Amino acid sequence: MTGIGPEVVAKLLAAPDVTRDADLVVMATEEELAAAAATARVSLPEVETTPPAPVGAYELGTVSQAAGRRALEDLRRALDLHAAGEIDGILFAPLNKSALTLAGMTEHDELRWFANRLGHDGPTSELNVLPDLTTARVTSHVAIREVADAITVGGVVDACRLLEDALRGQGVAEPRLAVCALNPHGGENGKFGTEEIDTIRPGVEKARADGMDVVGPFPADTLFIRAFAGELDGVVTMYHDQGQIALKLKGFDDGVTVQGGLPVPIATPAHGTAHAIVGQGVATVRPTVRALEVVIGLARHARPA
Ligand SMILES: NC(=O)C1=CN([C@@H]2O[C@H](COP(=O)(O)OP(=O)(O)OC[C@H]3O[C@@H](n4cnc5c(N)ncnc54)[C@H](O)[C@@H]3O)[C@@H](O)[C@H]2O)C=CC1
Ligand SMILES: NCC(=O)COP(=O)(O)O
Repeated sequence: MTGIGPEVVAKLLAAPDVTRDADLVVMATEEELAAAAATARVSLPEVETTPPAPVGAYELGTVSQAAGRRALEDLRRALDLHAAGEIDGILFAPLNKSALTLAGMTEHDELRWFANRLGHDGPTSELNVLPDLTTARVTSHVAIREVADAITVGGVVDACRLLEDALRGQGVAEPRLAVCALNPHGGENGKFGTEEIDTIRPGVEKARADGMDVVGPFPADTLFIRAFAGELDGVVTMYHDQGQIALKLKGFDDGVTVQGGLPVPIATPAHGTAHAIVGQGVATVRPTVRALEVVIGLARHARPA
């Protein structure tokens, strides 16, 4: 709620051809929607809204505790609506993790926050989805300084399994996966880094022993060339930007992030709150359109008609 979320949601709602496949409940007031529509320079159809919790005033484009509280309250209510069987999935507009933290989120990100609220202690990973390629992460919102220590054999196997399950859910019968190395040139046989030898390769071997079609580790700088050439359906990355730089360069406007591993279908555009362009009406809506399509697909898979 601190950024371009309201204006891209207004653009989404103004495109009935993309919203026709879902009954949407929008967590906003009529006034907020009207202001967002004015910014986005669109006319809104009639939409069902559910009024937000009162959290005090906040300014769009500014990180604040009130904006973070509003976002956390909306997410809590969305989970409650799902638990009550009133909705099948959640699409959230970009959230600002600094605002969420000011509002009391102790987890590193909303994925771990969702998992804790849902009592889910199984593996999770943000899944980044383009039309022909999905990635899962072994580490995500952690400092680069901590990444190498956070990579474990089990973490590699879990990311492979989550990715394989997600791709099956997208209709890929036999997902072809590959795993990125961490170090330059895969560590060059331990010359600069041994994570490939100690954890990543053993993780790939365990995943293969478990029946997955997975290869690696391969140096990440060229693995994505093979992936985008169509050799692969999914890539496991070792840290956030390893995959996101490749995916955002390839298809910023198609980028979707799924909260992978959770028992509730939840997706969001892969871009963030973009405070520098808030209020200008220039934010592209396509990633949010794609996120809606993806969450509809996840919800259909979770609860077929
Ligand atoms: N879906 C979500 O909840 C996401 C939230 N974030 C959060 O967003 C905040 C800001 O993150 P940043 O790394 O600065 O990334 P950002 O995506 O907000 O901004 C990066 C650049 O992309 C541009 N941009 C982003 N979305 C755009 C759109 N729809 N149309 C046109 N240009 C767009 C911005 O103007 C900026 O130049 C952080 O708090 C981060 O955690 C980041 C990614 C996803
Ligand atoms: N937890 C979802 C999320 O944060 C999406 O953005 P990213 O930081 O993972 O790229």
